[in-house]
Amino acid sequence: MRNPIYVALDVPRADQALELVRELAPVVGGFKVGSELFTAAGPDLVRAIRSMGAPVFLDLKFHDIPNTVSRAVAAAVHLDVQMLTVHTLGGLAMLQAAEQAARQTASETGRTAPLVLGVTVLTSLDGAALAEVGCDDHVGRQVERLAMLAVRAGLRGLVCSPLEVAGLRQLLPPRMQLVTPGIRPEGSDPGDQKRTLTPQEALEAGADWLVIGRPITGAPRPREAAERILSGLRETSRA
Ligand SMILES: O=c1ccn([C@@H]2O[C@H](COP(=O)(O)O)[C@@H](O)[C@H]2O)c(=O)[nH]1
Repeated sequence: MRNPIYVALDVPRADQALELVRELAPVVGGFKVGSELFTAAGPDLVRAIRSMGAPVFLDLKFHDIPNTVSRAVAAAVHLDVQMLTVHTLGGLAMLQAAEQAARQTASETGRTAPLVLGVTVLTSLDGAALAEVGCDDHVGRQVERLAMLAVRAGLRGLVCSPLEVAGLRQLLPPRMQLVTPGIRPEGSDPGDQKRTLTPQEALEAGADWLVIGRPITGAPRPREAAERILSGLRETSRA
């Protein structure tokens, strides 16, 4: 079984992040660098993780005019990241510009183009929160609508909650990779996440990659927590 776990390195300092990478690299599939860590430690931290041989998911959720987003994506390709995020709410032209910048910059630099993931509806939102910002309060419908926009734009992946994965699999072309945060092992604290499933449930529903932060990084022994999750996944995949 391919290791589907990306650990969210939501820590404030580079030394803490690199310590987690050293400890967890043998038991997870890659590492996600988000706004907190990137703002604190910047591109050097991404380069340091890549130099340790680990895949990086740069989760900065670009949402801006097409020109700005395409330039940000090109900069991310130069960092040699394997996945990055853009908000689908940025619109069709922005999504197309992001995908094109990823492919073009990768071909100019001789790299593999990173997977540009369209973030649909954040896993911290429920129907009521969507209505507050003027969107369809039916989460599944809103996710599907944004997912189809991402397909039209030529994207090859999406971020959604594990609850939407099974429905999206019926709808989307097989090329679309589904990346799911909102993963909570049985009994763990949901925190600010509203739409969650366990790691096993998410994989069974058809998720390709699981983003897991606090259930691993907030555990007293992060490596043991990651190993427990992975062995649960292996048992399910053998069953
Ligand atoms: O819809 C989304 C998009 C991104 N995230 C990010 O994933 C991790 C989840 O961390 P946990 O500690 O496991 O909750 C975090 O970095 C978010 O920024 C998300 O949760 N939902």
